[in-house]
Amino acid sequence: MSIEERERLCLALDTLDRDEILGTVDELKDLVGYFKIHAGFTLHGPGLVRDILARDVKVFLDLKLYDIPNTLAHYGEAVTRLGVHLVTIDPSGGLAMMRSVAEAAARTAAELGTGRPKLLGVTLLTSVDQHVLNNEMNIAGTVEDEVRRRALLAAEAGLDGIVCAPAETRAIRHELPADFFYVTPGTRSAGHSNHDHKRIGTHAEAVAGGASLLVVGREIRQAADRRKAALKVLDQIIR
Ligand SMILES: O=c1ccn([C@@H]2O[C@H](COP(=O)(O)O)[C@@H](O)[C@H]2O)c(=O)[nH]1
Repeated sequence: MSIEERERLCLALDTLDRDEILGTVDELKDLVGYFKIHAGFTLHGPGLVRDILARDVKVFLDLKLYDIPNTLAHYGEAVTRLGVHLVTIDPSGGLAMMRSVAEAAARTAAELGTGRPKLLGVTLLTSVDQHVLNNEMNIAGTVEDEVRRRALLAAEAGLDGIVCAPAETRAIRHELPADFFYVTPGTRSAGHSNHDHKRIGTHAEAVAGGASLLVVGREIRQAADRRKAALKVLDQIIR
């Protein structure tokens, strides 16, 4: 498996078990380029991130940052110092908030002489559908319009890409920067459970729509044979 092929797939490590997290990275690092953590980071801290990075893979820190600009500037510096590769931000916090993380990350990277993480706006969670958007979040309009609006805001703020559902990339990419990075969770092999996602697609559909990176969790992590499950997903990505 080439690096380019591996780096189309991110495994979501949605478990709090530190040994399981590191064991899974060891088991799959020749097949999977990115590993995503969130709750595991909250429990085990930056030491866990460093232990994953030491395995020569990329780390996606899925923090979905949302706070006032001054606070997010500290996060921009912290995630850059930590050396992770992808970080998520909630665009509903507005332009100043997103710009503040982007500027702090760039400033820190320049000071350190390193790269900085790619910063990704989470447009609308893949568990949100039309009903939730209109009746629980009290946002009028269609899911597609809201995803587009947040994606444009993320680009205007200087973020590097977005997280969106598999079907949405194709519809909005012509309005976004040519080098924008598209991350799609909620992708599944045909016939696999949707779990708690409302806006899903197959791995192949996500790739055909222009996804840069597919985030897959339970389909691989909960499989009896994880390597076989990862290869099945990769086969659909690089076909
Ligand atoms: O809109 C979003 C944003 C992030 N996610 C994350 O992706 C994985 C999906 O895991 P599966 O087990 O393949 O369902 C998970 O870590 C989410 O936090 C998302 O699903 N939707």
